[in-house]
Amino acid sequence: MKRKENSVSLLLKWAGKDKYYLYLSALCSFISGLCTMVPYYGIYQLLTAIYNDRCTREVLLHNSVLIAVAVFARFTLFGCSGALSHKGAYHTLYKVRCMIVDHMAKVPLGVLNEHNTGAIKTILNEDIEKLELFLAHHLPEFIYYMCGPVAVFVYLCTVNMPLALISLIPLLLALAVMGMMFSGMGKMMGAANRSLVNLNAVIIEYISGMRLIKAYDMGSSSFQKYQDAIEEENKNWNRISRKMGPPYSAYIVITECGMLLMVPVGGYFFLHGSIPLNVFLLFVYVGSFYLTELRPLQELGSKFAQVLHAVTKAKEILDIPVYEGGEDFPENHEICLRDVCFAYPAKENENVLEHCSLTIQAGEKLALVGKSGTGKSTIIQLIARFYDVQEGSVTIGGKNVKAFNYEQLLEQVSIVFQKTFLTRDSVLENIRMGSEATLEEVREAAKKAQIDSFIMGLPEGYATKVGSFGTRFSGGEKQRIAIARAILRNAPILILDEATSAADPENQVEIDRAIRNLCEGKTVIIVAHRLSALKICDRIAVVENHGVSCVGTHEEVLSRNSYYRTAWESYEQARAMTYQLERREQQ
Ligand SMILES: Nc1ncnc2c1ncn2[C@@H]1O[C@H](COP(=O)(O)OP(=O)(O)OP(=O)(O)O)[C@@H](O)[C@H]1O
Repeated sequence: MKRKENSVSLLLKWAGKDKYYLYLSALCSFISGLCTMVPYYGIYQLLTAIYNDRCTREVLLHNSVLIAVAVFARFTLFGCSGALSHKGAYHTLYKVRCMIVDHMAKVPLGVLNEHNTGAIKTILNEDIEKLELFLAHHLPEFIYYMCGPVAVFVYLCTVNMPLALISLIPLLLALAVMGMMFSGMGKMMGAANRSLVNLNAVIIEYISGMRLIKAYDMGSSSFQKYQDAIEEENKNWNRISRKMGPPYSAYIVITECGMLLMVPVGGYFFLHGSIPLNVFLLFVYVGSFYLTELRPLQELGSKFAQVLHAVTKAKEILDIPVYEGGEDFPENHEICLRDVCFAYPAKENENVLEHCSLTIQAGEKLALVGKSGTGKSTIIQLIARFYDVQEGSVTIGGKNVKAFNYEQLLEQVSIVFQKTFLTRDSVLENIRMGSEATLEEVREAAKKAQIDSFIMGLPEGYATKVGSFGTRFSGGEKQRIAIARAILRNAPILILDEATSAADPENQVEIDRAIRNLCEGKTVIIVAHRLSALKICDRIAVVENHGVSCVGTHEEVLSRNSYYRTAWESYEQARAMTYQLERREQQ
């Protein structure tokens, strides 16, 4: 119950000032619900007048007007309540979505990586949409459907207390049935929601991996995965329907059965002279049916469970702690990993790095080399504070990265990832990435990144929309756009997770030239997947056995580290072979 209260108050807190629309809507619903009672009151007054032989034209007119006004007020107020609740709900929805997206921008990337994309999409889309249903529909309807019967019951109590209490018996039975219906629902709802999240994840994987699926002719097997997810989701909702079906029908039948109680019991009271005819008729017609108004509450109850789940999920994201720490970024950019131990949250017991130490001098260009999976990308993620180390420290300019203002840290450390992501925007905006840079400044950066002439050759130059055209950019072109972004950003520390995919030689020459321009005057860490990238580096660090095993100049590492020696020899042999082939082709 506490959780339910907390979720509702949390939702109202998120609504901010818009909660006043919701309050107003609730007030309109409340008054509209009260109006439900007025026609019954009018009918009773008429019955009493008829019974006492005092039914004049004035009495008839008076009660008819009263009923007409009440019915009109009831529907008008219910309409107003709906309009206000929708306004409040859509504003709140907008705020919650912005809050989540804003929060996601501030939380460490690594923590977000631990959530699957499908789960985040479900929260932002389906779950938050449920909040709209709750605020715009369920909340006012709940008040409305509760108020009417409660008001009628109070009125019936003023007419005849014992009969009014007896009229509640079907409700008690219906509540018992409803209790049965909801027992164990939490678990079932949890499973149903998990299957929905899984279905979303499979759909995202299916769509984003479409090219791969076609290339490997995996259509049927990946469709099987999709079908399994749909079947699982279907099975869960069927299970819920099977559990809820019988008690739901029983609930409806019981609330409709008031007459079976009111006619004999009221008749008994009437025959024994305990109540007059008008009271008997009132209870037969009103006492028998007013509880049916509570029927929609059952449906609201089951939807409410989904809303609580949605609030919990939205809160889960909003509760991811953002990095705090207000210290300014230092002038000195020496980077130091000291005795670092680190394991990813998903594999807490498997240390990727163990007592790893490494120093990168300010202005130095250092390459990280090593076998695949040894932890090179992990090291750069720790420097950019995508994750926090479990032991030891990462410092820049002698200060722990945890002390810095996180946004400043991200501003000062530029990262060029292996895979370039282009947004559905113009090429200009894709290089600007939200900065105020002018077209000239963007072009200057693009020239250094060796991509300006290519962009100028596009149908609309820098204004060309990436969107569908984006898929036509080659890997090398995309990479040079990413380099132009980083050049424009001009951060003093540069991390380059070099692309593994080999570009064609011409493209590679341009990329190398672009990288050289990008690295000028900066502290650079390159995750070197190709040893040719070492040309621009001052020192090399070999990552193996959960740490950095050897650091030094190319010659030093070559003489001291066997992995590097073997890798270099293979690289030299491959180069010699390429050279020979090229010469043969020329001859
Ligand atoms: N988010 C993650 N959760 C759990 N384990 C991870 C995560 N990211 C990487 N790992 C694991 O950590 C280890 C180091 O990965 P990392 O990406 O740092 O290696 P790498 O040296 O950069 O590899 P490559 O050269 O292939 O890019 C690997 O065993 C990898 O499977």
